[in-house]
This record gives sequence, structure tokens and C-alpha cells, in this order.
Amino acid sequence: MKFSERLYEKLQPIWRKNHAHPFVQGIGDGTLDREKFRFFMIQDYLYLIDYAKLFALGAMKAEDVETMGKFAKLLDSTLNEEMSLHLKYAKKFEIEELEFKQAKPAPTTLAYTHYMLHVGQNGTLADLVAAVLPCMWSYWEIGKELNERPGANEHEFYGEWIQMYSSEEFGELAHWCIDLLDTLTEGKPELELEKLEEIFLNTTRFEYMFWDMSYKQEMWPTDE
Ligand SMILES: Cc1ncc(C[n+]2csc(CCO)c2C)c(N)n1
Repeated sequence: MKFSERLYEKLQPIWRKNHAHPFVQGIGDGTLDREKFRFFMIQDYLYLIDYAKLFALGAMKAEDVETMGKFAKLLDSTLNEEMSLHLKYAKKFEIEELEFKQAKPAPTTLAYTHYMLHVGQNGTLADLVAAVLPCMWSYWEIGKELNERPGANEHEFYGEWIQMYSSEEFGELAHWCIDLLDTLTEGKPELELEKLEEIFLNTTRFEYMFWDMSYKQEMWPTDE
């Protein structure tokens, strides 16, 4: 069994929760409160900055030129393509550039990105890939599912989001990352695989927490 197949089985209960979450359902049927989406976009903008740094770390740790080049491309496309969606949404939701620039990470954003950066900086390339994979894989699955709903990808607010994450380009990205992890884990001892499984599970959990945080627009409780 490929390592990714084993992970796929493990993550099912959390993915079912992700798909059923009112934030995700609200994107799908277009009923999501705009303020919640606005909060999500700003936190996601901060998330992407740190996430992009993981691709820089991936390029550092890559063991061949092809993988290094792919990470470099990903760094570029996260900053210049995926973020352009956020900036487009900023216009729709009247978010000033300054609001992005001055935004501070909520506890879940900070915990999630710092956990990934910790793993990326201190671990192996396989550790790093296990940490970043749930982000790509789960968005692709959610994007595909929502895209199948009649009219969802044409919704005036959330349609573009669905179009982006259900696109072939994002599918290929997720598959590249899955294949890389499978290659890196081939023939590795069980103890090492268990460690990777835990990293993967932690960021899968953080993906759920990110939806939940956004739905609740959760900031620091001490600042309220
Ligand atoms: C919390 C959170 N999780 C996943 C994504 C999706 N995503 C982020 S970077 C990337 C790949 C390269 O751009 C993908 C698919 C997101 N935006 N926010």
C-alpha cells in the first residue's frame, strides 16, 4: 500500500467534518455570511505568506534539481497567482490593502503556520511535504465537490473561489505532492512512517480548525 493510501484512510473522519462544516457548506450554497468570508480571506492572506516560505524551505531541502525547480515555481504561483484571488476578493469585499498589511494572525492561524514552519525548518524533506500536503489535498477535494453543485461556481461571491480550487492546475499540484511523499517514503521503517503520519494528521486537524475559526471569526479572547 502506498503511504498516501494509508493517509487517505486516516484522514477520512476529519475530511467528512471539513466538508460538512457550515463554512464550507455556506460557500457551496452561497449563503455564507460575507463578514465570515471577509475574516477568512484576511487570515488566509497571512497564512499564504508563511505557507509560501515552506516552499522556499522545500527548495532548500530538495535532493534533485527538478524538485527544487517545482518548489521555486510553487513559491512564485502562491505569491503571484493564489494571492491574486485574495486581492480580487479584497475589491469585492471592500478590504483596503492596508487592512491586509496591518492584519494580525488569529491564534489558529498562528498555531497552524508556526507548526508547519517548525516542521519545515527542523525536519526532513518528507516531514515538510507531510506538513504541507493536507492544505493542497483538502482544498482540491472541497473545490471538486463544491464545483459539482449546480450553479455553485457561478455564484457572484463564492464562484471564483470554487473555480480556482477545483481547477486542474490545483489538482495536478496536489497529485505532485502526493507522488513526492510516496517516493520519499518508499521502503522507510514503520517508526518513521508513524512520525510522518502524525505530522500529516496535525495539519489535517489544523485545516478543520481554520474553517471553524473563520466561521466563528475567532480572535484572541483576551482582546475582546
Ligand atoms: C488554510 C488554507 N489551507 C489551504 C489553502 C489552499 N492552498 C494554499 S497554498 C496552496 C498551493 C499553492 O498555492 C493551496 C492549495 C489555503 N489557501 N488556506
